[in-house]
Amino acid sequence: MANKREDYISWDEYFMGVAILSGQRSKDPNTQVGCCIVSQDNKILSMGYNGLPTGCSDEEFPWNREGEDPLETKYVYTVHSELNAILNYRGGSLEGAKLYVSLFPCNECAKAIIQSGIKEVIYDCNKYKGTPSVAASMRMFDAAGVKYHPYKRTGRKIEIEL
Ligand SMILES: O=c1ccn([C@H]2C[C@H](O)[C@@H](COP(=O)(O)O)O2)c(=O)[nH]1
Ligand SMILES: [Zn+2]
Repeated sequence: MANKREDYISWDEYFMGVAILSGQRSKDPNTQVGCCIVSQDNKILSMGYNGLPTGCSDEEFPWNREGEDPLETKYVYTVHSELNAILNYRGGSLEGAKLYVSLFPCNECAKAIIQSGIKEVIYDCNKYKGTPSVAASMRMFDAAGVKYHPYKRTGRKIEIEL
């Protein structure tokens, strides 16, 4: 009888891997963010990445970070990965779910995460740590009882030929 394969990926590697892969759909030239929402019994419920709302062309809307006119920057148009994942969910409730995301959630996403009933956030990068947005997210998560912790990278490399 053959032995069980032992080098399979862990749940955390699987869900953060799906989040990072989802982020590869993003057209943002600077920061690609991906998100994967998972039930308490480890079923994937939804995914998302940062992008423009439906009907807003990736070719016609700006991807600039800066500009004299805020209307010429991406910030006023982009839907964040976490919000997209929450809005993409076609089931009932996200109460008690876990959210894997490649970037620590901003304050607006934190509000949506809390209001949707998600109870745990596992994040990879936190490159905006120390900004008012991230500080506000942490304050709201703490007050609302949403747990958050960094994903522990394992160093495993997965090559996928597409
Ligand atoms: O909670 C978050 C925060 C940010 N994003 C997206 C929004 C933008 O498309 C990029 C950030 O761009 P920068 O050039 O790094 O400012 O990330 C998100 O999806 N979720
Ligand atoms: Zn956000």
